[in-house]
Amino acid sequence: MKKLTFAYESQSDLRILNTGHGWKVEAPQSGSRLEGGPLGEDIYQLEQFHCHWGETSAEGSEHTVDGRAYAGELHLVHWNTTKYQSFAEAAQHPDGLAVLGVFFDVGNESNDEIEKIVSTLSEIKFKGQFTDIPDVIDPTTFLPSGLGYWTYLGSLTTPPCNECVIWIVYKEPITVTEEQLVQFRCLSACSGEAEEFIVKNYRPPQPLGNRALRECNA
Ligand SMILES: COc1ccc(C[C@@]2(O)NC(=S)NC2=O)c(OC)c1
Ligand SMILES: [Zn+2]
Repeated sequence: MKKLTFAYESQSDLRILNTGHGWKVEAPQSGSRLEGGPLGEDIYQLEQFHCHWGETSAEGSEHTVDGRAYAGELHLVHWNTTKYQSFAEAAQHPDGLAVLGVFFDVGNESNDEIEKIVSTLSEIKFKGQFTDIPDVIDPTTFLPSGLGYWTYLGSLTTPPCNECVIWIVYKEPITVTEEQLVQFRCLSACSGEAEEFIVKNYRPPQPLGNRALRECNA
């Protein structure tokens, strides 16, 4: 495969919302480009990023590596702007979306970029609430230093589970603290006063079946 290349803008005042299933940052970036690697000749543009986690740090990722789960997984969602006119249209095609998956390992060092997300969560405790992230966010800073990855053709991980995702899962995790994950788990799935914490929002991996899994050791 050709080398995977990416270019992102740094943006402030990005909107973060509580979807009821977790937090999501809306980051449509017409100036961003993800291309190469398994993406053929097409250019993909960043649309949003969100995260999955578990009740304890022994689980939480949506992919496992030789059966091992990580404490969480960040999804940087891109859509094919070469072939399609909108994100919604792209999500109807096998080469419509490209999602970068980044595993979370728990360590003692707080992740400064994730902390910019955590610092807003008290303002979006309930489903439907949203706020703007005052800090400047550069999506590049969410990526691990080692850029080796696995890639395969897969799907969205929640219904409607469209088979429209070219998955690119980085082999090297990034580090977050247990406290940062504890803050994720304090989000409520409800819009009212009732508190039903979103303690886990990862979906179990499905059999690979006859899909080809490729890797790149950047
Ligand atoms: C176009 O409709 C959808 C529907 C759901 C999701 C969310 C998700 O299912 N997909 C991934 S990736 N992780 C998830 O939790 C989505 O994200 C791009 C797009
Ligand atoms: Zn996801």
